[in-house]
Amino acid sequence: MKDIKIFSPATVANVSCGFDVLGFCLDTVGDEMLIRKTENKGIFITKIEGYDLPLKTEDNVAGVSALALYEDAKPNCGFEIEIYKKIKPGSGIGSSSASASGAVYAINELLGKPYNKTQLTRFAMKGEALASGSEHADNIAPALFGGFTLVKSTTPLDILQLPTPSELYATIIHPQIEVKTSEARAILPNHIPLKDAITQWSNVGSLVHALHINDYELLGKTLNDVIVEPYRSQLIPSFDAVKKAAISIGALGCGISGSGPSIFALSKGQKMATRVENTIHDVYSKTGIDFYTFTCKINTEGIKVI
Ligand SMILES: Nc1ncnc2c1ncn2[C@@H]1O[C@H](COP(=O)(O)OP(=O)(O)OP(=O)(O)O)[C@@H](O)[C@H]1O
Ligand SMILES: N[C@@H](CCO)C(=O)O
Repeated sequence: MKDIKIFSPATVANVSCGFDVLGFCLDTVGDEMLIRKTENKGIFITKIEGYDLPLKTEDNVAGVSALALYEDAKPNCGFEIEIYKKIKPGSGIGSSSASASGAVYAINELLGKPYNKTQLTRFAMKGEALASGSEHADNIAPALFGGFTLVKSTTPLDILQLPTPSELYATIIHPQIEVKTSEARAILPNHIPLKDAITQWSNVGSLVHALHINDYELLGKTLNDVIVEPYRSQLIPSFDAVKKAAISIGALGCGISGSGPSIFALSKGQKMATRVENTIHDVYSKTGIDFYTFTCKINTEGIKVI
Protein backbone atom coordinates (compact mmCIF):
# COMPACT_ATOMS: atom_id res chain seq x y z
CA MET A 1 0.00 0.00 0.00
CA LYS A 2 1.44 3.38 -1.09
CA ASP A 3 -1.23 5.76 0.14
CA ILE A 4 -4.20 5.86 2.45
CA LYS A 5 -7.17 8.16 3.06
CA ILE A 6 -8.63 8.35 6.53
CA PHE A 7 -11.44 9.98 8.50
CA SER A 8 -10.23 11.34 11.84
CA PRO A 9 -13.12 12.19 14.19
CA ALA A 10 -13.85 15.07 16.52
CA THR A 11 -13.84 14.18 20.22
CA VAL A 12 -15.08 15.53 23.54
CA ALA A 13 -12.46 15.58 26.31
CA ASN A 14 -13.01 15.80 30.09
CA VAL A 15 -16.74 14.81 29.94
CA SER A 16 -17.30 17.30 32.81
CA CYS A 17 -15.81 15.46 35.79
CA GLY A 18 -12.79 13.77 34.17
CA PHE A 19 -10.35 16.60 33.43
CA ASP A 20 -7.47 15.23 31.33
CA VAL A 21 -8.63 11.60 31.71
CA LEU A 22 -12.10 11.04 30.22
CA GLY A 23 -13.16 11.47 26.60
CA PHE A 24 -15.55 10.19 23.95
CA CYS A 25 -15.56 10.07 20.18
CA LEU A 26 -18.10 11.86 17.98
CA ASP A 27 -19.68 10.37 14.89
CA THR A 28 -19.87 12.05 11.45
CA VAL A 29 -17.80 15.19 12.26
CA GLY A 30 -14.07 15.05 11.61
CA ASP A 31 -11.13 15.77 9.33
CA GLU A 32 -9.97 13.81 6.32
CA MET A 33 -6.31 13.13 5.62
CA LEU A 34 -4.42 11.62 2.71
CA ILE A 35 -1.03 10.15 3.51
CA ARG A 36 1.37 8.92 0.86
CA LYS A 37 4.73 7.10 0.99
CA THR A 38 7.59 8.99 -0.69
CA GLU A 39 11.09 7.98 -1.75
CA ASN A 40 12.47 11.11 -0.08
CA LYS A 41 12.98 10.45 3.59
CA GLY A 42 11.21 12.68 6.13
CA ILE A 43 7.72 13.96 6.94
CA PHE A 44 6.27 16.57 4.58
CA ILE A 45 2.98 18.40 4.97
CA THR A 46 2.11 19.23 1.39
CA LYS A 47 -1.44 20.54 1.60
CA ILE A 48 -3.89 21.90 4.18
CA GLU A 49 -7.42 22.82 3.18
CA GLY A 50 -10.10 24.38 5.35
CA TYR A 51 -8.10 26.45 7.84
CA ASP A 52 -4.89 28.43 7.81
CA LEU A 53 -2.38 26.24 9.64
CA PRO A 54 1.41 25.88 9.42
CA LEU A 55 2.78 23.64 6.66
CA LYS A 56 6.15 23.35 8.38
CA THR A 57 6.37 19.84 9.86
CA GLU A 58 7.69 20.99 13.23
CA ASP A 59 4.93 23.61 13.62
CA ASN A 60 1.97 21.38 12.80
CA VAL A 61 0.63 18.87 15.32
CA ALA A 62 0.26 16.26 12.54
CA GLY A 63 3.90 16.77 11.56
CA VAL A 64 5.27 16.63 15.10
CA SER A 65 3.31 13.45 15.92
CA ALA A 66 4.29 11.80 12.63
CA LEU A 67 7.94 12.70 13.28
CA ALA A 68 7.83 11.09 16.74
CA LEU A 69 6.67 7.81 15.14
CA TYR A 70 9.03 8.19 12.18
CA GLU A 71 12.11 8.67 14.36
CA ASP A 72 11.19 5.58 16.34
CA ALA A 73 10.36 3.36 13.32
CA LYS A 74 13.22 4.60 11.07
CA PRO A 75 11.57 3.42 7.83
CA ASN A 76 13.31 3.45 4.42
CA CYS A 77 10.87 5.97 2.98
CA GLY A 78 9.24 9.28 3.81
CA PHE A 79 5.61 10.42 4.03
CA GLU A 80 3.57 13.27 2.54
CA ILE A 81 0.53 14.43 4.49
CA GLU A 82 -2.51 16.24 3.09
CA ILE A 83 -4.99 17.58 5.66
CA TYR A 84 -8.60 18.37 4.76
CA LYS A 85 -9.54 20.21 7.93
CA LYS A 86 -13.21 20.33 8.91
CA ILE A 87 -12.77 20.85 12.66
CA LYS A 88 -11.95 24.45 13.44
CA PRO A 89 -8.72 24.86 15.47
CA GLY A 90 -9.44 26.06 19.00
CA SER A 91 -12.97 24.68 18.87
CA GLY A 92 -12.83 22.40 21.91
CA ILE A 93 -13.84 19.32 19.93
CA GLY A 94 -10.34 17.99 19.42
CA SER A 95 -9.14 19.74 16.28
CA SER A 96 -5.46 19.29 17.14
CA SER A 97 -6.04 15.72 18.28
CA ALA A 98 -7.75 14.76 15.00
CA SER A 99 -4.66 15.81 13.02
CA ALA A 100 -2.17 14.30 15.46
CA SER A 101 -4.00 10.97 15.82
CA GLY A 102 -4.83 10.79 12.13
CA ALA A 103 -1.21 11.23 11.06
CA VAL A 104 0.16 8.46 13.29
CA TYR A 105 -2.75 6.10 12.56
CA ALA A 106 -2.29 6.42 8.79
CA ILE A 107 1.51 6.06 8.81
CA ASN A 108 1.21 2.99 11.04
CA GLU A 109 -1.19 1.43 8.50
CA LEU A 110 1.22 2.19 5.63
CA LEU A 111 4.08 0.59 7.59
CA GLY A 112 2.05 -2.61 8.18
CA LYS A 113 0.85 -1.79 11.73
CA PRO A 114 4.05 -2.16 13.78
CA TYR A 115 2.50 -0.19 16.68
CA ASN A 116 -0.59 -0.78 18.83
CA LYS A 117 -3.07 2.00 19.63
CA THR A 118 -1.50 2.80 23.00
CA GLN A 119 1.88 3.31 21.32
CA LEU A 120 0.20 5.50 18.67
CA THR A 121 -1.37 7.54 21.46
CA ARG A 122 2.08 8.19 22.90
CA PHE A 123 3.33 9.58 19.54
CA ALA A 124 0.21 11.72 19.01
CA MET A 125 0.57 13.24 22.49
CA LYS A 126 3.60 15.10 21.10
CA GLY A 127 1.16 17.00 18.90
CA GLU A 128 -1.00 17.94 21.89
CA ALA A 129 2.12 19.19 23.64
CA LEU A 130 2.80 21.47 20.67
CA ALA A 131 -0.80 22.77 20.60
CA SER A 132 -1.32 23.32 24.31
CA GLY A 133 1.96 22.83 26.16
CA SER A 134 0.64 19.67 27.82
CA GLU A 135 0.88 16.02 26.73
CA HIS A 136 -2.71 15.11 27.62
CA ALA A 137 -4.30 12.12 25.86
CA ASP A 138 -7.99 12.61 26.59
CA ASN A 139 -8.82 13.61 22.98
CA ILE A 140 -6.25 11.32 21.34
CA ALA A 141 -7.43 8.15 23.10
CA PRO A 142 -11.10 8.34 22.01
CA ALA A 143 -10.03 9.35 18.46
CA LEU A 144 -7.83 6.26 18.15
CA PHE A 145 -9.86 3.73 20.18
CA GLY A 146 -13.42 5.05 19.62
CA GLY A 147 -16.21 5.22 22.23
CA PHE A 148 -15.51 6.36 25.79
CA THR A 149 -11.95 6.13 27.07
CA LEU A 150 -10.20 6.77 30.37
CA VAL A 151 -6.52 7.61 30.54
CA LYS A 152 -5.61 5.67 33.69
CA SER A 153 -2.05 6.98 33.61
CA THR A 154 0.31 8.71 31.23
CA THR A 155 3.53 7.33 32.78
CA PRO A 156 3.36 4.52 31.93
CA LEU A 157 0.63 5.15 29.37
CA ASP A 158 -2.42 3.07 30.26
CA ILE A 159 -5.73 3.58 28.44
CA LEU A 160 -9.00 1.92 29.38
CA GLN A 161 -11.83 1.48 26.89
CA LEU A 162 -15.22 1.98 28.54
CA PRO A 163 -18.61 0.70 27.31
CA THR A 164 -20.78 3.03 25.20
CA PRO A 165 -24.54 2.95 25.89
CA SER A 166 -26.22 2.40 22.52
CA GLU A 167 -28.96 5.03 22.91
CA LEU A 168 -26.57 7.83 23.85
CA TYR A 169 -26.49 10.94 21.63
CA ALA A 170 -24.22 13.97 21.89
CA THR A 171 -25.25 17.51 20.97
CA ILE A 172 -22.56 20.10 20.39
CA ILE A 173 -22.90 23.85 20.21
CA HIS A 174 -19.85 25.64 18.88
CA PRO A 175 -19.81 29.41 19.39
CA GLN A 176 -17.55 30.92 16.73
CA ILE A 177 -14.99 32.29 19.15
CA GLU A 178 -11.55 30.79 19.72
CA VAL A 179 -10.44 29.56 23.12
CA LYS A 180 -6.87 28.27 23.01
CA THR A 181 -6.33 25.21 25.16
CA SER A 182 -3.06 26.68 26.43
CA GLU A 183 -4.91 29.79 27.69
CA ALA A 184 -7.81 27.79 29.13
CA ARG A 185 -5.28 25.70 31.08
CA ALA A 186 -3.38 28.73 32.32
CA ILE A 187 -6.41 30.07 34.25
CA LEU A 188 -6.86 26.88 36.30
CA PRO A 189 -5.82 26.74 39.98
CA ASN A 190 -2.82 24.67 41.08
CA HIS A 191 -4.52 23.58 44.30
CA ILE A 192 -8.09 22.49 44.93
CA PRO A 193 -10.08 22.12 48.16
CA LEU A 194 -10.37 18.53 49.42
CA LYS A 195 -14.18 18.72 49.41
CA ASP A 196 -14.15 19.51 45.67
CA ALA A 197 -11.73 16.66 45.00
CA ILE A 198 -14.07 14.28 46.85
CA THR A 199 -17.06 15.38 44.77
CA GLN A 200 -15.08 15.06 41.56
CA TRP A 201 -13.67 11.56 42.11
CA SER A 202 -17.06 10.36 43.29
CA ASN A 203 -18.49 11.58 39.97
CA VAL A 204 -15.73 9.99 37.87
CA GLY A 205 -16.15 6.63 39.59
CA SER A 206 -19.93 6.80 39.26
CA LEU A 207 -19.71 7.80 35.58
CA VAL A 208 -17.57 4.74 34.81
CA HIS A 209 -20.03 2.56 36.76
CA ALA A 210 -23.01 4.12 34.91
CA LEU A 211 -21.43 3.28 31.53
CA HIS A 212 -20.81 -0.30 32.64
CA ILE A 213 -24.35 -0.89 33.87
CA ASN A 214 -25.98 1.16 31.07
CA ASP A 215 -27.65 3.47 33.60
CA TYR A 216 -28.56 6.71 31.81
CA GLU A 217 -30.06 8.37 34.89
CA LEU A 218 -26.92 7.78 36.94
CA LEU A 219 -24.77 8.93 34.02
CA GLY A 220 -26.66 12.23 34.00
CA LYS A 221 -26.08 12.72 37.74
CA THR A 222 -22.31 12.34 37.27
CA LEU A 223 -21.94 15.03 34.59
CA ASN A 224 -20.83 17.70 37.03
CA ASP A 225 -17.53 19.52 37.30
CA VAL A 226 -16.84 21.47 40.49
CA ILE A 227 -13.15 22.04 39.70
CA VAL A 228 -12.59 23.29 36.13
CA GLU A 229 -15.99 24.48 34.88
CA PRO A 230 -16.33 27.37 37.38
CA TYR A 231 -13.18 28.94 35.88
CA ARG A 232 -13.59 28.11 32.20
CA SER A 233 -17.32 28.80 31.93
CA GLN A 234 -16.45 32.50 32.25
CA LEU A 235 -14.74 32.27 28.83
CA ILE A 236 -17.93 31.03 27.16
CA PRO A 237 -20.75 33.57 26.72
CA SER A 238 -24.15 32.25 27.93
CA PHE A 239 -22.70 28.93 29.11
CA ASP A 240 -24.94 28.85 32.21
CA ALA A 241 -28.07 29.65 30.18
CA VAL A 242 -27.29 26.86 27.68
CA LYS A 243 -26.64 24.33 30.43
CA LYS A 244 -29.80 25.24 32.34
CA ALA A 245 -31.95 25.07 29.21
CA ALA A 246 -30.47 21.74 28.05
CA ILE A 247 -31.04 20.07 31.39
CA SER A 248 -34.53 21.48 31.88
CA ILE A 249 -35.67 20.16 28.48
CA GLY A 250 -34.37 16.68 29.34
CA ALA A 251 -30.66 16.33 28.56
CA LEU A 252 -28.88 13.91 30.86
CA GLY A 253 -26.17 16.51 31.42
CA CYS A 254 -24.29 19.36 29.82
CA GLY A 255 -20.77 20.74 30.16
CA ILE A 256 -17.76 22.31 28.47
CA SER A 257 -16.32 20.22 25.64
CA GLY A 258 -12.57 19.97 26.18
CA SER A 259 -11.26 23.43 26.93
CA GLY A 260 -14.20 25.12 25.16
CA PRO A 261 -15.73 27.18 23.68
CA SER A 262 -17.83 24.22 22.46
CA ILE A 263 -20.45 22.94 24.89
CA PHE A 264 -21.69 19.34 24.84
CA ALA A 265 -24.93 17.79 26.07
CA LEU A 266 -25.69 14.06 26.34
CA SER A 267 -29.20 12.72 25.79
CA LYS A 268 -30.93 9.36 25.77
CA GLY A 269 -32.40 8.74 22.32
CA GLN A 270 -32.38 10.76 19.12
CA LYS A 271 -35.77 12.40 19.74
CA MET A 272 -34.63 13.91 23.04
CA ALA A 273 -31.26 14.91 21.54
CA THR A 274 -33.07 16.83 18.77
CA ARG A 275 -35.21 18.64 21.36
CA VAL A 276 -32.05 19.54 23.28
CA GLU A 277 -30.36 20.81 20.12
CA ASN A 278 -33.38 22.96 19.19
CA THR A 279 -33.54 24.38 22.72
CA ILE A 280 -29.90 25.39 22.95
CA HIS A 281 -30.08 26.73 19.41
CA ASP A 282 -32.89 29.07 20.55
CA VAL A 283 -30.93 30.17 23.63
CA TYR A 284 -27.78 30.96 21.65
CA SER A 285 -29.64 32.75 18.87
CA LYS A 286 -30.28 35.55 21.38
CA THR A 287 -26.55 36.15 22.06
CA GLY A 288 -25.73 37.69 18.68
CA ILE A 289 -22.64 35.42 18.47
CA ASP A 290 -22.25 33.18 15.41
CA PHE A 291 -22.52 29.50 16.26
CA TYR A 292 -23.52 26.14 14.86
CA THR A 293 -24.94 23.02 16.45
CA PHE A 294 -24.98 19.34 15.59
CA THR A 295 -26.20 16.11 17.11
CA CYS A 296 -24.67 12.68 16.56
CA LYS A 297 -24.22 9.25 18.05
CA ILE A 298 -21.08 8.24 19.91
CA ASN A 299 -18.57 6.81 17.41
CA THR A 300 -17.38 3.46 18.74
CA GLU A 301 -14.94 2.84 15.88
CA GLY A 302 -12.65 5.88 16.05
CA ILE A 303 -10.37 6.77 13.14
CA LYS A 304 -11.10 4.74 10.01
CA VAL A 305 -9.81 4.21 6.49
CA ILE A 306 -12.14 5.67 3.86
N1 LIG B 1 -3.10 20.28 12.21
C1 LIG B 1 -3.55 21.10 13.16
N2 LIG B 1 -4.86 21.10 13.49
C2 LIG B 1 -5.33 21.94 14.44
N3 LIG B 1 -4.59 22.81 15.14
C3 LIG B 1 -3.27 22.83 14.87
C4 LIG B 1 -2.69 22.00 13.86
N4 LIG B 1 -1.37 22.25 13.84
C5 LIG B 1 -1.11 23.22 14.72
N5 LIG B 1 -2.26 23.59 15.37
C6 LIG B 1 -2.38 24.62 16.43
O1 LIG B 1 -2.96 24.06 17.59
C7 LIG B 1 -3.82 25.02 18.24
C8 LIG B 1 -5.23 24.44 18.36
O2 LIG B 1 -5.25 23.48 19.35
P1 LIG B 1 -6.17 23.62 20.65
O3 LIG B 1 -5.84 22.45 21.52
O4 LIG B 1 -6.02 24.99 21.19
O5 LIG B 1 -7.63 23.48 20.03
P2 LIG B 1 -8.59 22.23 19.89
O6 LIG B 1 -7.78 21.04 19.51
O7 LIG B 1 -9.72 22.61 19.00
O8 LIG B 1 -9.17 22.16 21.36
P3 LIG B 1 -9.47 20.96 22.39
O9 LIG B 1 -8.16 20.22 22.52
O10 LIG B 1 -9.90 21.67 23.63
O11 LIG B 1 -10.55 20.13 21.84
C9 LIG B 1 -3.84 26.24 17.36
O12 LIG B 1 -2.90 27.17 17.89
C10 LIG B 1 -3.35 25.74 16.01
O13 LIG B 1 -2.67 26.71 15.25
N1 LIG C 1 -8.09 18.00 28.98
C1 LIG C 1 -7.75 19.05 28.09
C2 LIG C 1 -8.54 18.86 26.81
C3 LIG C 1 -8.37 19.98 25.81
O1 LIG C 1 -7.40 19.69 24.90
C4 LIG C 1 -8.13 20.38 28.73
O2 LIG C 1 -9.27 20.49 29.18
O3 LIG C 1 -7.30 21.29 28.80
